[in-house]
Amino acid sequence: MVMTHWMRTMHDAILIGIGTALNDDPQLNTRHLPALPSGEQRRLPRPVVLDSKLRFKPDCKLLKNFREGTGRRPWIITSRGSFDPLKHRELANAGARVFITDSVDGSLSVDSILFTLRQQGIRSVMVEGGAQIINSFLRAKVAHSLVITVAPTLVGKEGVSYDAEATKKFEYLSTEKEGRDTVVVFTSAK
Ligand SMILES: NC(=O)C1=CN([C@@H]2O[C@H](COP(=O)(O)OP(=O)(O)OC[C@H]3O[C@@H](n4cnc5c(N)ncnc54)[C@H](O)[C@@H]3O)[C@@H](O)[C@H]2O)C=CC1
Ligand SMILES: Nc1nc(O)c(N)c(N[C@@H]2O[C@H](COP(=O)(O)O)[C@@H](O)[C@H]2O)n1
Repeated sequence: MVMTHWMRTMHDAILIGIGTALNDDPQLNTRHLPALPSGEQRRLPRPVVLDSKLRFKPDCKLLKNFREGTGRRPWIITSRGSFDPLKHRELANAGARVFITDSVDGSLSVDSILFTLRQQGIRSVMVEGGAQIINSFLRAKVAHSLVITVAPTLVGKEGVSYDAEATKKFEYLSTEKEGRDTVVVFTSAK
């Protein structure tokens, strides 16, 4: 988890799906890292949640941290097709900034998401999960590297499965042990 927090400091935005936001209520900050001297701040990434139907909770930790001044304003990306003005107002009042993009077959278009983020000055994105979001980004072939942490936990069908075709462009780079976990890195060959 500490390595994940280091990786967060290296990106402009950390992106998750609404499944992860609702199940885990994550904070997407760098709180596990050692404090810097004399109150200096680490680079805090922008939290971004893909939420086609605006199911994000106004009382979640991301919004609480923002209201209390300890986190950046979360951005929610939602679908033009199922946009609900009431839910939008509720989330905006709670502190979220909502962006509307196109959908393809019921999922937000990865190209539209990246275009929206780039327009806002975001140059690097860490896609943290969950399984559906990771699969969408792999299928869209937009990732430059793939970092897989293998923890000694048996999760069965809950693990991330993926299309072999979607990962063809990756080449193996390295394997490192981090405590009980093993971190395997692949980079884009093209
Ligand atoms: N161990 C780890 O490192 C991590 C584990 N997780 C786990 O993953 C689980 C959640 O995973 P999932 O259920 O797969 O949900 P998810 O977090 O991947 O979100 C999927 C939802 O996002 C929305 N969505 C909008 N645009 C989409 C697009 N282009 N592609 C796919 N979905 C899109 C849809 O409503 C979809 O149901 C959580 O229980 C969490 O614990 C999540 C992050 C990291
Ligand atoms: N244990 C663990 N190790 C990793 O390397 C991970 N990427 C995760 N994943 C997710 O981290 C989220 C929690 O984030 P916060 O610490 O609250 O910011 C949560 O979504 C985990 O599933 N976990």
